[in-house]
Amino acid sequence: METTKFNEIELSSQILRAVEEMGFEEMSPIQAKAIPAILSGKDVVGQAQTGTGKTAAFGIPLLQLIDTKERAVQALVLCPTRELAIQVAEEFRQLAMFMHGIKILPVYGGQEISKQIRSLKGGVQIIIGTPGRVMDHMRRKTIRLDHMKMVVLDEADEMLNMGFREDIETILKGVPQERQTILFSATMPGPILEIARTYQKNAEMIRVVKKELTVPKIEQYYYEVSPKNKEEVLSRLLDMYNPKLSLVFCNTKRQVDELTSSLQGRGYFAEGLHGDMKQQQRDRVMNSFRNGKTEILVATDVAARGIDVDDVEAVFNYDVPQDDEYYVHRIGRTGRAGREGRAFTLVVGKEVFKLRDIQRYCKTKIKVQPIPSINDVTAVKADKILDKIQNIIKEEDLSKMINLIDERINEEGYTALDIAAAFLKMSMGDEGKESDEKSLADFGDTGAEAGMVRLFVNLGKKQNVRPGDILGAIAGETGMPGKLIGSIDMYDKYTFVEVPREYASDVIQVMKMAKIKGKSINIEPANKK
Ligand SMILES: Nc1ncnc2c1ncn2[C@@H]1O[C@H](COP(=O)(O)OP(=O)(O)OP(=O)(O)O)[C@@H](O)[C@H]1O
Ligand SMILES: [Mg+2]
Repeated sequence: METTKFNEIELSSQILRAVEEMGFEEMSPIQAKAIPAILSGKDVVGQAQTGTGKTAAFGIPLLQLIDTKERAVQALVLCPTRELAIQVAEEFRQLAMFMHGIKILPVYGGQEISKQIRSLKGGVQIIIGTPGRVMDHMRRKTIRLDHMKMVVLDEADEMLNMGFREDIETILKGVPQERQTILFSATMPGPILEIARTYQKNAEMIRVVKKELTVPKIEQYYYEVSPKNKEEVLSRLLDMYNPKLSLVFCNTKRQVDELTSSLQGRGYFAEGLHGDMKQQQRDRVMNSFRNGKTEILVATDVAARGIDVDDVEAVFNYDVPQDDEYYVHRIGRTGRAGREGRAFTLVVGKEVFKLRDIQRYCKTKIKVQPIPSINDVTAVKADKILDKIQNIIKEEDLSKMINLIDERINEEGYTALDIAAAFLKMSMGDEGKESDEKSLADFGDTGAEAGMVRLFVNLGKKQNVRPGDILGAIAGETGMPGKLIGSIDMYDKYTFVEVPREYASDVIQVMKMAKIKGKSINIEPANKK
């Protein structure tokens, strides 16, 4: 394949040094084509697959064209979300790390405006912002556009769709006519190009599009699920593939909140991200995801476009996206810059037709897969641990350990195989859990309320126990707020309690060790009865 080095194009030594520092060896195809075109002063429409370096494709020529001696705003990059504006500004700052006298400022809603105004007064040449906040500054005259030479719409199709169009129009009207207008996105639906024509002059169309819109290195699968099983299926896939970082997309903010708390309840490091959250909280979550503390980001489409986080190894469509384009952008959060990735979509009933449309639009095959059983998940987990153990056996001196185990075997009369199996179970964190999990998994139909699990409380012969005693014990032992515990029914012989699904395993585990009125009790899934 033909490749171009950055030094084959007339770029300043500062930019060449920065690019090298950032570890870019050669240009991506969109960069090789778009950088010279933008440098020559042309309007450009750039389309290339997700994660192929479009940011630098417009960032490098923009930086090169800035007059650093001039303090006025010369370039404006518009992004659809705050997180993306922050990220693009960060990439610009890296590309400009060796340039002197250049100021780049992200400007977005939810951030203190007075602080932004102070920074703007310091003389900024490149503004990277969301349309709403940029317009706000235009009205306040804290951003002046009369020296503007270049405007970029990153995620152009999203920026020009109905929701943003008016804002964009207002902004572009304020910018001098002789400007350069540049549009980039991984998707460019036809109608958008029509609109683009009104804003651009003789634009050069640069399309590095392969036969499919999605990245070939992303393996794409879907699972046919029933609504009540979605959460369980997601958990199994997470356990089975164990991605370093995952992004889970939901269609509504409410679903994001609900799923985040159930995943947290199941012990995952998950956080939610959506537009109703305070900016400070959004920033905290994004940072925590970027530095790997949060392993699973559950988000609305606010995180679908442009977001670039290393190590996102899997993307889950918990809900099938409503627009074809969104499928492309969502799954494009993995498999970036030549890496591999996996995309999983959960499909309920007729949504399978929607998925067929998506496949036709993307020209990709999304393969159906059977839902992994608990046994599959266990087998995969065990395999991983056994591989590690194999290494230890090969590479380390185990004689002391062997002696210790030998002593036990002689004393207790069990075999080395028994010990190995127990160790395996322990390292999988599955002690005693397996059977409960299994029954919880195919639960749901025993009359419990949505999201709740019905448990059987085995009281033996303790006739003097009252409902309040049981509730108190459960709340006390698990730390679960009492109000989360659902109905408690005491019949002649049987007693049942309903608890939120995510607490069920905990309740069962913890109550094995707890006592009520001095005697131990036992709680188990009700469908065993
Ligand atoms: N020439 C290059 N060589 C190696 N890595 C690069 C190169 N150019 C960009 N990258 C890196 O590739 C990653 C993806 O780049 P970028 O975010 O610009 O993709 P994009 O095409 O804008 O994707 P999206 O459509 O999702 O917005 C970034 O981490 C970026 O630093
Ligand atoms: Mg991008």
